[in-house]
Amino acid sequence: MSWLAQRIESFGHAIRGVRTLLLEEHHAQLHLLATLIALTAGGLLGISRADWQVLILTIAMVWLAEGLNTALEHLCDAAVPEHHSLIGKAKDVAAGSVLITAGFAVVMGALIFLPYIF
Ligand SMILES: Nc1ncnc2c1ncn2[C@@H]1O[C@H](COP(=O)(O)OP(=O)(O)OP(=O)(O)O)[C@@H](O)[C@H]1O
Repeated sequence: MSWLAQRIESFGHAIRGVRTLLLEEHHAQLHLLATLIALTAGGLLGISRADWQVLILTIAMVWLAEGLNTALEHLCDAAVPEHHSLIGKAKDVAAGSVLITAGFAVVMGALIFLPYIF
């Protein structure tokens, strides 16, 4: 297989990962809704270029956390299907990082949007 064909195939795997995330993970669907709301609000309120940069970076951080959390959940389930306290801890910490990232994203959204509204 040529170098280009390999890159295209790898890209296809990544797209399949995004599809899996969006179709199978309910939290990812909530993130998608929040992403669409934030992008629409940014457009309607005409936020500055700097605010767009921060907003997009913040959204990307949440997707990064959710994607890694989902990947880790699958890895845990495949590696140790039975109940194990360390698997529980690993999943809890990964889910906690999504919660923290999403929480800061809400704060960031408030800091960006509220000055345009009030
Ligand atoms: N194999 C396991 N051993 C110990 N505890 C586990 C195990 N699997 C899950 N848990 C506990 O159950 C919680 C929920 O795990 P689960 O894999 O169902 O994820 P979830 O929070 O339901 O996420 P999602 O909604 O994305 O599936 C974990 O955070 C962990 O505390």
